[in-house]
Amino acid sequence: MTELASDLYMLVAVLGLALCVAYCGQPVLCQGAFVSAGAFGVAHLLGVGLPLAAAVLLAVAIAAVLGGIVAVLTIHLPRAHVALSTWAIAWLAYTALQSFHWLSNGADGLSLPVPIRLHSGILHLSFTLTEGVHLGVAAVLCAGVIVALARWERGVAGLQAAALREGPALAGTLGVPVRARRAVALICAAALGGLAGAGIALLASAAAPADVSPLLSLQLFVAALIGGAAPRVWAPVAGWAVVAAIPHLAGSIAAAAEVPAVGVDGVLTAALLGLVVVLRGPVGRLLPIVRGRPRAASDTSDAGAVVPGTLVARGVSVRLGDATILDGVDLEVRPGEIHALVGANGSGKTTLLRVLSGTLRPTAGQIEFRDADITRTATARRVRAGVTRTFQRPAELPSLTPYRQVRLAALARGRDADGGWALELTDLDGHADDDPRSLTGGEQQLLQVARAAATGAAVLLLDEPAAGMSADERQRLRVVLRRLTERGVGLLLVEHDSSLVADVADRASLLDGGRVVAHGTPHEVVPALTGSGTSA
Ligand SMILES: Nc1ncnc2c1ncn2[C@@H]1O[C@H](COP(=O)(O)OP(=O)(O)OP(=O)(O)O)[C@@H](O)[C@H]1O
Repeated sequence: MTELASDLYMLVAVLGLALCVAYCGQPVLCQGAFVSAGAFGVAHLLGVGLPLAAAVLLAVAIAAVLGGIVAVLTIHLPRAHVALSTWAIAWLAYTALQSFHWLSNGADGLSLPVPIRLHSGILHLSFTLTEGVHLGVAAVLCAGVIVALARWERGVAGLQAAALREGPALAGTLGVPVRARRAVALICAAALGGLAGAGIALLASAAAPADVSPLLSLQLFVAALIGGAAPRVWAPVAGWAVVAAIPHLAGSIAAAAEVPAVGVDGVLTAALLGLVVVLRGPVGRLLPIVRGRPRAASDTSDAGAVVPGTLVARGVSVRLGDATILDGVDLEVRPGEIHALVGANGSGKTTLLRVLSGTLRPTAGQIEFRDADITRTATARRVRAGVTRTFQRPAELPSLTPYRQVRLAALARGRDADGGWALELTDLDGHADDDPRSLTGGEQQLLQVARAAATGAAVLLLDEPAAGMSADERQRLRVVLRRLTERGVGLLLVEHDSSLVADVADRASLLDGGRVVAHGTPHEVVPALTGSGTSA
């Protein structure tokens, strides 16, 4: 019974970690450190005479604060660096527990008072924490977290998590506050890790460093990673069922082979991690995508009405190392107009789009939108203000149907905004509930435009939207661009197809070596149309 209760407490830590690892795509490898914060926290707090409930709550709060600190240190890092730095934190925490006697009483660990009694004067309730009570509490905690996670997964937060997991760069351009969401996930994971640690320490009446070694962090990570390619709430439960069996298997193998069990435990965990990493991609592709529609929007009547705005770049320069990528670029995107940005490969078009959308800070110059300086405004806030971009290669969100993708983008306008109109605008309404991987390359480009439009942005920066499109799809794109401008949206169109530019653009700017060398109508500016070089 003790073992089952202990496994159920640890499942709470796994479910918490799944928020970061499986849902938000953050490879956090220090959940064992948060478990130890809960375990040693509750031992110390009971030791100084705090009542049980207060000791547990405070221990959980300590773990959550530690989670906040780890979040501040890691949320801005690329995934590989998050994995390495949190793994280092797991080792640091373990080393601290072993080195500082006052923290853990050395390798012996801390003993908790026995029996532990819960007493409530207000409820006139008093009972002893027996194994049976622990089993009940752990089961209720697991059930509560599973229900909460399932609700969260089905709701709009689950949509945002999918974007964080599958396209972090894309998430920002759809208005998802990437760092804030990652930080909240990490703090929740740490708090649940702390809760699990407190429960296990109370159950065992002890907290020892050996029980919270970095191997525990690795095992919790593997359990949370199982199913991470297409997370469902049952995946971490199944993951923990597999991982929890490892110590038993390791014990049997170690006894038969007469080798240390902890070594076999580590080897089996590493082997399972390798297997999960290799298989999660292919298995994830086999799993059906979720087609259910998140809570229906209450009001779809505005159909994404746009508040027009002009985007202006003034003297924008970008230097990366010794290279000057952009040099004093001036440009204006006006409401209801298509401004084509043309130029040879490497002339700086995508770099300018990155600066305008907020993913790259200019070295000099200013970006203004609706007369406000937005040069230092972060990407997600820029989207909510009314400026977003698409990517040269369609950035997929493979687990979200096209409807769920535009619904996600529409969250930039408010929780109840619905993006379904953007699928109609791009003639993709027939594919609303399809698997996005079944769309043609051209349809995926149109889906990018639909997503960007669904944010309600007044200025869309489109990076080669016709790339990979058939002649028919290019015709569809022309219609879509016209529909957007009729709504008052301003478009900056990066495009190599000069006939498309000639057909749809009102104005054009020619970039060469990072400088705007010509500006005017498409026929005045686009080399293929002028039949010569450039005209100013
Ligand atoms: N992070 C970077 N570090 C150094 N140089 C870079 C970086 N990103 C882009 N460049 C360089 O800046 C120049 C402009 O690149 P950019 O991608 O903006 O061009 P582009 O006009 O969009 O080209 P294409 O039409 O091929 O997409 C290129 O010479 C490129 O090699």
